[in-house]
Amino acid sequence: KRIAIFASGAGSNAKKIIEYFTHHAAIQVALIVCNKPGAGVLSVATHYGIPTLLIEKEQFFRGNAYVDELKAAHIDFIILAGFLWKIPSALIQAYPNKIINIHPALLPKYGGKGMYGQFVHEAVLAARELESGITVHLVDELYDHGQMVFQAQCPVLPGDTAATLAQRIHALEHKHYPEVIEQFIMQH
Ligand SMILES: N[C@@H]1O[C@H](COP(=O)(O)O)[C@@H](O)[C@H]1O
Repeated sequence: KRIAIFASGAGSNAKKIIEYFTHHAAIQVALIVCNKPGAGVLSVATHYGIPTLLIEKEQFFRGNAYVDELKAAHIDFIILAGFLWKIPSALIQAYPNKIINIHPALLPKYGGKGMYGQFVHEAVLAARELESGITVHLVDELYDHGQMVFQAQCPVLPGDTAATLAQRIHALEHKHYPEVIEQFIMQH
């Protein structure tokens, strides 16, 4: 099975996913799709020799949503890892139940439009939550909304800042996301 990773940022999750599947018998990271020129994930892709596709807003939202390009690359599953654009229905229809996302909080709380990166952790801290975590879910037409696939928790510690909480969440993502992707794909 060939997967495409969609990312807009540093690409620390993409790096872990690429490393995890490097010698995998059945699953291969075949493409990195990015909507931000200069994003760190593009250097990660170059480092591991993974082809990249830099996408434009016009074609993504008002064109074919790059479905033709993904099908031409024989992509079977789409993995969102810090991708900040909403997924258009054309892409969801082309990949039914084959698109998953990771969110750095325990959905359904602290999700939705504008809830990404440090904003999520600031909201968790402001609400004085004692725990936070990660959520992997199927992607549907709404932000951070689809059927849940996996969750893992971690404590929010006294004195935590958005940065220290983000670090703990990243560690949880890097530990679990590659294995969750593997189980999800092997079951489908
Ligand atoms: N959706 C969120 O965006 C962040 C991306 O980080 P990276 O993988 O680019 O380092 C991750 O925390 C992920 O949960």
